[in-house]
Amino acid sequence: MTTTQDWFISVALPVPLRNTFDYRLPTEADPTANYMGCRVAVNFGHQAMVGIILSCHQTSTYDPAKIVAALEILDHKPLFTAELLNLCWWAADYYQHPLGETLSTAMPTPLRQGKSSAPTLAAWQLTTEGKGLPETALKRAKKQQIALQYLLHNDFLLDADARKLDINSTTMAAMQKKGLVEKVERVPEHQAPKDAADQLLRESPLALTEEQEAALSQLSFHRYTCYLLEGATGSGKTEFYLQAIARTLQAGKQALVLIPEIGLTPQTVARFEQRFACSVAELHSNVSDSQRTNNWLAARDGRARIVIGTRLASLCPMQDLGIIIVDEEHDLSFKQQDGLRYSARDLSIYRANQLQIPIVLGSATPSLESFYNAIHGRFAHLRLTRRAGAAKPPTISRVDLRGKTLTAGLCDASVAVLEKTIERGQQAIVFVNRRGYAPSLLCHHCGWIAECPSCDANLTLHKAPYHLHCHHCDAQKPVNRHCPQCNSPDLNPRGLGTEQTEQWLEERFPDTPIIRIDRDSTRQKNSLQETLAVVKSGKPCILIGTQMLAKGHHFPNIALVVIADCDQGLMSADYRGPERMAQLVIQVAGRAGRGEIPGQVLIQSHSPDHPLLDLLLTKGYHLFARQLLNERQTAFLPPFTHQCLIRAESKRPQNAIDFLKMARQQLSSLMPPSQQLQYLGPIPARMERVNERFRYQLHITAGSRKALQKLLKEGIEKIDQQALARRTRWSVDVDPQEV
Ligand SMILES: Nc1ncnc2c1ncn2[C@@H]1O[C@H](COP(=O)(O)OP(=O)(O)OP(=O)(O)O)[C@@H](O)[C@H]1O
Ligand SMILES: [Zn+2]
Repeated sequence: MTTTQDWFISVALPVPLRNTFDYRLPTEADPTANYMGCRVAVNFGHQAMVGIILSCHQTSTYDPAKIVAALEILDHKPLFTAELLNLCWWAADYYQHPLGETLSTAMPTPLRQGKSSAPTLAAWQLTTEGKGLPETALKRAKKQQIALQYLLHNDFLLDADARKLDINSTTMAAMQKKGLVEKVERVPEHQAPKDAADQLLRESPLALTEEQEAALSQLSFHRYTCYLLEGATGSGKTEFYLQAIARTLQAGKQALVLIPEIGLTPQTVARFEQRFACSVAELHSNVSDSQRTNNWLAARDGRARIVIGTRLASLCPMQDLGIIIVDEEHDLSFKQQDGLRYSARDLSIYRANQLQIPIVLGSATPSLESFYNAIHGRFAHLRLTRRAGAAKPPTISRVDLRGKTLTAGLCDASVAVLEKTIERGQQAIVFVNRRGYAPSLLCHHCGWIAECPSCDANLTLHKAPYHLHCHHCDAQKPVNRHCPQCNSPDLNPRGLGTEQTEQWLEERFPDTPIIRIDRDSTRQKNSLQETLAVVKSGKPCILIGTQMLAKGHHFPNIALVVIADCDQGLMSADYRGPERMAQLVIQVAGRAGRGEIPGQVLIQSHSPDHPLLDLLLTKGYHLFARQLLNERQTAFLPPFTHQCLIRAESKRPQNAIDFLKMARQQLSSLMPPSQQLQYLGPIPARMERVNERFRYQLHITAGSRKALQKLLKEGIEKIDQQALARRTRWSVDVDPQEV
C-alpha cells in the first residue's frame, strides 16, 4: 500500500527563482485526489510560504531523504484551473518571469496570504422580531418596507440583490438598529447558467445601426479569431460588445471584459447591469480585497457570468469562457510596468487562441501593433466609421499660439469660445497634460530651478496644498521663499499644470462650476464618480483634466473641448510619441458632441502646421496610423521588429553598467549581432537617476519574435547564473511600451 510518505509534489513558490520545489505530500492528504492548482503551505528556509501545486508524483529528482513534508493543503478545489495554469505558464515563459511569482500575481491578496478560499456572500435575514411584522409595516420608510416585504417572502437578502432593488446600506443599517434584521454570511449556490438564458436581458437591446449589424454578423462564436473593432468615438462599440456578449451568454458561456484603469469601471459596470439580469463581477483595484476574492472565485465556479475588470482580470480563472473583449485596447494601462511585465491584451489573445473562442479588441485609435496585425490579415478588421444615434462628428480646428498671449495656458480666442459655450448653457472640457500648478519653480534672478535631490527631475509646484512634489519618487518639500542660490525672493512658477488653469477659470467664470479631474483630485475612492455626477446633471460647467478625462466617458452635453497643448507629443524623443499624441487628441476630441449638441474641438499649438498634426486632422487616425507604420518599417521599429529591454539599477552607476555589459556579452555569445538582431547599450534610462538609484538599460531588437524568444530563453538562464546577477537589481521587459 502506498502512503502519502511516498508522494511528492512540485510546488511553485513566490520567490525570484526560476525553478520549482519538491515537498512530500502532507500526511493527512489523499494521494488519489487531484491537487494540481491547489495552494499549499510549506516551510521554505525559515519562512512559511504559500505555493501552488503543479504536479504530484512518486519519484523525485532530488534526494528523497532531504525532502521535507509540506505543512498543509489549503484548498479543496483547485484555485488555478488547468487552463489558467497553462496561461500563467505561458506568461512566465514569454515574459521571462519566475512561475511562482507569476502565479502569485494572478491571485487576489488574501488568497496569496493563504486565507480561506471558501466563497461567502454578505446577506441580511430577519430577526424573530422582524419576522413578526406584517407586510404593511414600515409604511413611513418606503425602502425599508420593500426590504421587509422581500425578506418575508425569501429567507435572506443578498447585498447584491439589495442593490438591484435600489436598497442601500443605510436602509439596512437603520433596520438593523431597530433590531429587525441581522447580517449573515451565505455560501453561494451554484446557479445553472442555462436556466438563466431565457431571462438574460433586463432591457431590450438597441436596434443596431447598419455598420454595427454588419460588424456583428462577422463574429463567429465557435472558434478563435482576434477581431480589431476600429470604431470612431461614439460609434457604439459598447452596444456591439453588449450584443456579442448576449449571444455568448445564451450559449451558456461566460464573458470577460477588460477595460483601462481609473474611473471607467462604475460607468461600464452600470451599463452591463442595466442590460443583463445575470451576475456581473468586478475585478479592479477599487474593489475590496475580500470582495475581489469572492468575485475571483465566482468567476472560477461559473457563478459570475460576466467579469469586468482592469488588467489584473485577465489572469482570473473562468469556468467556461466564451468571449473576451478588450475595450480601448491601445491603452497603456493594459501593460504592467513592474514585476510580471505582461500585456493583458496580448495575454488575452493567447488565451482566446488556446480556448478557441473569439476576442474583440476595440478602439477608436488602435495601437499600431493591432493595426498592423489587422492590415496583414492576422486579425479580422471590423470598422464603425460613423457615430451612432443622432450625434455628428465634432468639428476640429487648430489655434495658432505663435505670438499670442497665454493666460493659464489659454489664448484669448479659446477663452472667447469657452465663454460662448457657457452662455449657451453647455459644458466644456479643457485638457491640460500635467497635474499640479506648474511643472517647475524658477528663480527669475539667477535661473535656479527647484530640483528633486533624489531624481533627475524638477519638482512640481502644487498649490492645494502648497508644496513642491516630485512626481517620480513622491518626495515632498515646502516651497522655498528665497532662492537657495542667490537669496532672491523672486521665485516664479514656470509652465502649466491643471491647478493653474483651474484657479484662473474659477476667477474668470465665478458662477460656473469648475471641476478638476486628475490623479490628485480623485485620490479618494469614489470621488471621481461623485464629481462626474455634476457633469451628468447636464448643467453648464467646465471640466479641466489630464488623460483621465480622455478615457471612454460619455457625457452628452459636452459641446466644446480645448486641448491646451499638443506639441509635447510631436516633439517627443520616444518613437511612440506621435502615436500617443494622436490617440490622446482623437480620444479627448471624441468627448465633444456625443449627444444632440454639435461638438467643437480647439487644438492649441505652437506648430499648427506640423505635418503629422496636419495629417491627423485632415485625414484622420486611420491614414495617420498607416503613415506612421511606413516610418516604423523603415526604421526597423515595432511592430515590424520585436524588442526586449533589460533594465538594471543601482546606487553606484557602475554596478548597473557592469551587469548589463555582462548580459550583453552572454547574449551576444549565443547570438551575435546581425542585420536581424541589434543590441544597444548599456545606455542610461530616459531619466537616469530616480530615488537615488541610477538606471541603465540594454535594448535588444530582433526581426523575428521567435528568434528573440529563443535568445531570451537561453540567455536569461545564463545571465541568472552569474554572480553579478545576484548582486544587481534587474528586470526583463518583453515588448516594452516605455523605453
Ligand atoms: N444602435 C444604436 N442606436 C442608437 N444609439 C446608439 C446605438 N448604438 C450606440 N448608441 C448610442 O451612442 C452613444 C455612444 O456609444 P458608445 O458610448 O458605445 O460609443 P463608443 O464607440 O464606445 O465611443 P468611445 O470610443 O468614445 O467610448 C451612446 O449614447 C449609445 O447609447
Ligand atoms: Zn524624486
